[in-house]
Amino acid sequence: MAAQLAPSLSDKLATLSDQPLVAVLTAIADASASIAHLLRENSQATEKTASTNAFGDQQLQIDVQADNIIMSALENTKQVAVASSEETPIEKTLSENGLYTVAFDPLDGSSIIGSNFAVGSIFGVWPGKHLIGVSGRDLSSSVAVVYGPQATMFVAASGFGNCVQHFTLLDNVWRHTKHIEHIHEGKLFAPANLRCAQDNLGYKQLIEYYMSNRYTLRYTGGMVPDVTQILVKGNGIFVSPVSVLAPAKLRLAYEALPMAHLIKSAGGRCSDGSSDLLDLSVQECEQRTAVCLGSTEEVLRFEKMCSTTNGQ
Ligand SMILES: O=P(O)(O)OC[C@H]1O[C@](O)(COP(=O)(O)O)[C@@H](O)[C@@H]1O
Repeated sequence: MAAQLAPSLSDKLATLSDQPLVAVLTAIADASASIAHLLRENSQATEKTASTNAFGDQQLQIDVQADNIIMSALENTKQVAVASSEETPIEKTLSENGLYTVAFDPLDGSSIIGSNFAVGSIFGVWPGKHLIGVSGRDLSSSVAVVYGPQATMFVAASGFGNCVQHFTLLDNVWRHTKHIEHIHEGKLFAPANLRCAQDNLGYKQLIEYYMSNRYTLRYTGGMVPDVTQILVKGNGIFVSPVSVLAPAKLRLAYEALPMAHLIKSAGGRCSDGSSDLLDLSVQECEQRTAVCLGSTEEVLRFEKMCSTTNGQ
């Protein structure tokens, strides 16, 4: 059956009974399609702006534009009580009567977009009107969008069961392309925060283990393509440990929890080095964490060899 005839996202969402969640996921998909076009059409997308976000990162035009596109799409649903993002790291009230809270990274990969590498957007959807206090276990849905040679989207939602639905943007319609429910053992590895191998001996030994056992290095520096490749290939490990000299980079609410929920929904495992990442609860919007996502054996190997967690 030609890809064009494949079911669309709205066909798949029509199988969900939770209409407010369907409205939120539809808004996320529409906003992401707009961002995909913006990246292709807007030559200034990667230009730096004069402003920095609360994390001290210099904001690119596309960071701010993507944040605005998503915030207004979520607001228009009237189903989102609170939204929070890497560019707006506060609990921003959108609709008093909204039923959901959405945390997102509008454009992940601002350090590699200038090199025209694939980048992405990350979304976590929680029931309720608060981000502070929720854990990964409370997630109703998580979405990752890759802006690469093609625009692709990965969706895990409580109504879809234990799997991840994969879509490709074709003729401005998100078409269903894959149903992912297994992550097998394999030798693909993506080592983030590598500078921490200098003072984290466990990480140094883990990298040496991968090399001496002929693992395949596949790393871009963008969390979204580096993690979603594990879903597409059906195997692999993404690691981002921490150390005194190289503290955690990845944000718990905007990056780690939604990506962990996707990997777990597809049968994988997730950890912060000692415990299941999904058990972590958000204490503050800007909280960061060590991250390990992938196949079960590889996550257990990371925990055994590299168990330094947040705060060491
Ligand atoms: O350069 P490092 O230390 O390997 O870290 C790369 C990580 O930092 C990030 O670029 C942080 O994301 P932002 O681009 O949103 O700041 C992740 O996408 C990536 O996994």
